[in-house]
Amino acid sequence: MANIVEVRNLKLGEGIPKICVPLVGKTNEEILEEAKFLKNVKFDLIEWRVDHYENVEDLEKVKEIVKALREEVGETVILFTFRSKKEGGELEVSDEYYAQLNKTVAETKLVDLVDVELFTGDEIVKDIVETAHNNGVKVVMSNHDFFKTPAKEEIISRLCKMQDLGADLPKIAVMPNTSEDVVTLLAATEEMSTKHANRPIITMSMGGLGLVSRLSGETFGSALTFGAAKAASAPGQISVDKLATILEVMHESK
Ligand SMILES: O=C1C[C@@](O)(C(=O)O)C[C@@H](O)[C@@H]1O
Repeated sequence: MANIVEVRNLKLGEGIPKICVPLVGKTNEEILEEAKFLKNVKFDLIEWRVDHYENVEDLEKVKEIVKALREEVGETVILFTFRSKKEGGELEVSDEYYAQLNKTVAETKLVDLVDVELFTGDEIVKDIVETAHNNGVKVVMSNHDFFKTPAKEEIISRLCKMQDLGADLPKIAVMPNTSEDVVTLLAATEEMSTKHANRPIITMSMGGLGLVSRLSGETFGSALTFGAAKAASAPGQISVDKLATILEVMHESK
């Protein structure tokens, strides 16, 4: 397995894949209520999907709610994600604002990880990565295909490019149309994690057909998996309770 990445108390790339719960509230109240709800849920880290937030285009309001969220969740690891519409998110903003948003939030040092979409363009990606790293924030670099599963070589090449651009955790989510597509994603994960990666990677095949990929990270080499608490943020996510139980069963059987 690739090297381990440590974020606060979490060691990604070792043992049971870590469980990430997305927060998809629209208002300050909804976001903080979702965060409170997590007090009784077993998981490892939170993803705040800021593209769902009604004030996402107001940097001051984003900074205020990040602060409130950090106060609410204490030491829990926070991943900050603006998912663009073209990659399955709620809205599109200019590349300039996308960079400004991610850099401003990284500079607060209130989040532990930021998600940077690979296809934003190399220069912008490098700029965000540099600011994040200068502020002690790690980068999940991502790519999503909500319609199909690219060939194994293409999946590996995108993950390698993320690694070259400085991603701490390269991530890809693809949609299967056949069970063979699921096998393609799993084979790409296995090859990337054993032959090319020198850091943990995150992969998933979405939808019901791809569910096995969200459960078998320890077998094939994916370090993190997303599970739903109050609401899912992508097709195929199951409840975090069921996910935790299945991951434990997989771990014990190894
Ligand atoms: O990139 C991902 C993965 C994801 O799309 C999934 O399929 O679980 C869910 C998103 O919230 C997250 O940003």
